[in-house]
Amino acid sequence: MDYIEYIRKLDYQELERFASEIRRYIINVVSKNGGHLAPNLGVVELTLSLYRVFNPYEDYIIWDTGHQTYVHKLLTGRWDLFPTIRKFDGLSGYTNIFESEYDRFGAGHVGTAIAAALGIEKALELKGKKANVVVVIGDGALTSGESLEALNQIKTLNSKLKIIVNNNSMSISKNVGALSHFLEKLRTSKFYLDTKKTMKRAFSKGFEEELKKIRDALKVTLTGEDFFEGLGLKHFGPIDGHNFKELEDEFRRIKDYDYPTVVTVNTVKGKGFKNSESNPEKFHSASKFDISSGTFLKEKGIISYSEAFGRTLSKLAEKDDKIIVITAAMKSGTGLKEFSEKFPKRFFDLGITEQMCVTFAGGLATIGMKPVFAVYSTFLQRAFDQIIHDIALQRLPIIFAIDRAGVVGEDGPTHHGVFDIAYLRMIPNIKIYAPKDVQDLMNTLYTLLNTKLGGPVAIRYPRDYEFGDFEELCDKINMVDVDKWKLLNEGKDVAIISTGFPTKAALKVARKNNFTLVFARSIKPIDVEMLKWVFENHNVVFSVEEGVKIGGFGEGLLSYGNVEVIAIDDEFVPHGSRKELLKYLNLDVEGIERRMRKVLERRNIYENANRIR
Ligand SMILES: Cc1ncc(C[n+]2csc(CCOP(=O)(O)OP(=O)(O)O)c2C)c(N)n1
Ligand SMILES: CC(=O)[C@@H](O)[C@H](O)COP(=O)(O)O
Ligand SMILES: [Mg+2]
Repeated sequence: MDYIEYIRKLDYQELERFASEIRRYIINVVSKNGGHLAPNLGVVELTLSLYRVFNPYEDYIIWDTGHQTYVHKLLTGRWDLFPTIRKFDGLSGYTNIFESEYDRFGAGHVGTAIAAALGIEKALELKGKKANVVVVIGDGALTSGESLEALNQIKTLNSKLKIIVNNNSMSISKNVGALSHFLEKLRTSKFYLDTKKTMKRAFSKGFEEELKKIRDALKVTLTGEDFFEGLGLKHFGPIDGHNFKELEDEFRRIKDYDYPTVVTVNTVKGKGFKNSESNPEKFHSASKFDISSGTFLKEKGIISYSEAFGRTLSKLAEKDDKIIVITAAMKSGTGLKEFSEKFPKRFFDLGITEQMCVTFAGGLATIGMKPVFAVYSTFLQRAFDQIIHDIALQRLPIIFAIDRAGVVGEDGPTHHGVFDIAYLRMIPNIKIYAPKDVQDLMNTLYTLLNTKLGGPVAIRYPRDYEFGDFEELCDKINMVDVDKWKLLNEGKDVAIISTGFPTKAALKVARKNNFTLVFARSIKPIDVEMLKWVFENHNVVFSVEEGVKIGGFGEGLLSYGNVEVIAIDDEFVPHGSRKELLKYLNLDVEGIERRMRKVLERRNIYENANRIR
């Protein structure tokens, strides 16, 4: 069924009914698969209206981040496949150019849409092809560095881009920064909205352009300088993002404008499901939940690495007022809610500005503070130059708390944290640690915050959890010799050197097969003394890590001796559950064993090959 044709035939009442059906479908699927519930429920009317006016098959609609494209997917040929979303081999949770040609530009990271759209528009122009180019971007994404860089070029590029700003006053948490204040003022100026309605009633249709002039003048008066107009774009709105008529009228109005245009659309994040409306932060990226109660279906008695990290930091900060914590709009994901509430003056959510966060931390460090930047591995990629130029070169003592290291699961290739070992290891002056479990993460953090650091350090840990109780783990916190590797199992002939969280799986393999297992918390520096012992006492040495092979930990050991590297091969890892992906990558217990066996067979070490049969 062609849903684009279908929605164009509906009247507003029928559209309302269809919107409800879509919401029910999304809630139902996300409750089973997990996913970005609140962002998608907020854009149902926006997407339907946009696709009644613009044509996703002919025009170029670019969605920023892509986490809010479930309705887009449903309308562009993926209705029946929708229950597979975020599942292994199923639909992606983001736009993906390999999934559909109508996902015009793939995403997952914030802030790429305007730049990509400008490129697309220019290419279409150079080819003499006529099509509308439209960006849909959230108020959070709009504040990211790349969006602002692109906005700054719109006028100079003679663009006619149409930008729809989905203004819900939320990033994942509350949106922050001056631009968000401008948008918030627009959004909440009740007087403005009321006046707009009154004026609309007062003027007849023929006065529409006059009405708009007054409305825009009023908007500037009420909100101060108009940010968008200052950049050379025409700014319309705010309009009600859940009112079909208002949305459609405005989209039709701007469609043929010959200049770059922004329409701000007020939406309610999580609209239509009371739990997500009242708590859009929790339902931004929801795990499986029970629809009737709105509660998440999580195992009891577990503690995630992120929670352990955040709560440990809160404890340590009670006694150390130099600890400062920074996040790039990922407060809840990185477990920092408690810290932000307890120490508001020492907590900085700087929005989606990973580059700035790194350099800001650098500034803090030069004045003697102990900055901790808690960031997802995949998002820290954005600040590669800042890590080198601002931090490592100047040996600034910053702790990079790298959450979501390794495979993250259902978010897939845009979000896996598999590159950090490779992109950090090459940088001089930096130390990199990968704890093996939650307790070890707490110990490492405790140690590093009580040690005089000679430069930046990174601690990488996964999107995972263990059974355990925080207070009990806290009682056992102790200083560890972070740079020393540890012998966890002494075996014969074959040794495994494992770094980070795969150590648990590697230890099982080692115990079962009487192999030596050395735990390398420190990826850099290498414990050369222990490495020497391993080489001297074993015939075959394996390394295990959850990161890419090229440039990774194991590859770093090769300059010291012969090592069989078990890591992620040269490919982007797809999406699926963490368990499925570790199996797919041969990084679970069975997979590690299988890979070892292959190598041992190849190297004719029959005895060992038999042993792991
Ligand atoms: C570079 C980068 N940093 C952080 C994130 C995590 N992230 C995903 S969506 C989001 C908030 C986006 O807010 P907004 O654009 O307003 O969209 P909404 O969910 O409110 O519709 C954040 C911080 C990301 N995807 N990319
Ligand atoms: C779109 C995006 O980047 C985030 O919403 C991300 O999906 C959150 O991931 P977690 O669920 O691991 O916090
Ligand atoms: Mg938002």
